[in-house]
Amino acid sequence: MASAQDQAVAPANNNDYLVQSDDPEHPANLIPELCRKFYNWGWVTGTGGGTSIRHGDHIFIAPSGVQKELMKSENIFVLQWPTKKYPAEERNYIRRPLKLNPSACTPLFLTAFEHGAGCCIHTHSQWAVLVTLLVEREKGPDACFEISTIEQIKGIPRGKGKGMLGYHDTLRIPIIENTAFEEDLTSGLEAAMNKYPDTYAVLVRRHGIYVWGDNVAKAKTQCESLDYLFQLAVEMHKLGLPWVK
Ligand SMILES: CSC[C@@H](O)[C@@H](O)C(=O)COP(=O)(O)O
Ligand SMILES: [Zn+2]
Repeated sequence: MASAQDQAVAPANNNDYLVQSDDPEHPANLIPELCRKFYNWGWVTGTGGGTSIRHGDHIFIAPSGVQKELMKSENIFVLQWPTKKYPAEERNYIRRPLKLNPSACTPLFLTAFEHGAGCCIHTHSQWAVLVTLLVEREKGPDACFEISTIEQIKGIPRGKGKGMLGYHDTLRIPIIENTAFEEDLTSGLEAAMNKYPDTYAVLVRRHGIYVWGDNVAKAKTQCESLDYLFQLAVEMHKLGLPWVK
């Protein structure tokens, strides 16, 4: 039950209907369901990481600093799309749960949606972090993780409308440097997307990865394929095997 003080700050109409649905595919149900899976895969533990979905002219966003695996549909924020990325003000939200703040990843998710994504996933997967450390000698705008001649590369698109990468192609994922605050990664993400317009993911050094897709299924399977490849690369490195031919 909300206190009198909560009532005072609650919007007159909080559009709760936007997150209420019996459909398991509704974004307000899917985000908690996906985050439970991602938690079990080590992608969103300790409140890190998250996911966001664009559905028609609405963006569904998780709250900040919560146990992502325990999230419920009523905890989800909603933005009208398109929306202003800056300033990220409370009034930009057409639905905001009491006593919660929207994810610090919001401007990064919005950057992926500006790029045409339907879903964006942010993980703190240790495999993603490790590959950024293995290529740490490379800094600056050209830093990339590269891998070739591994079957799972075929799970990553060549670019929008260009089909999937082939077995003999080289997959390149740009790496940007981490910043003290999540939202300050936004300009680095934008720059990497401009430099690599066909990419569907950007690694963040010593932090994790942002992966997006045209829809939820594509974002999820692309993120799974990348995580598989990162783990493989780390294990190959341990065995002294080069992962780029
Ligand atoms: C373990 S804290 C991690 C956060 O600083 C951030 O990197 C993150 O991924 C999640 O931010 P959040 O605002 O909780 O959605
Ligand atoms: Zn993060």
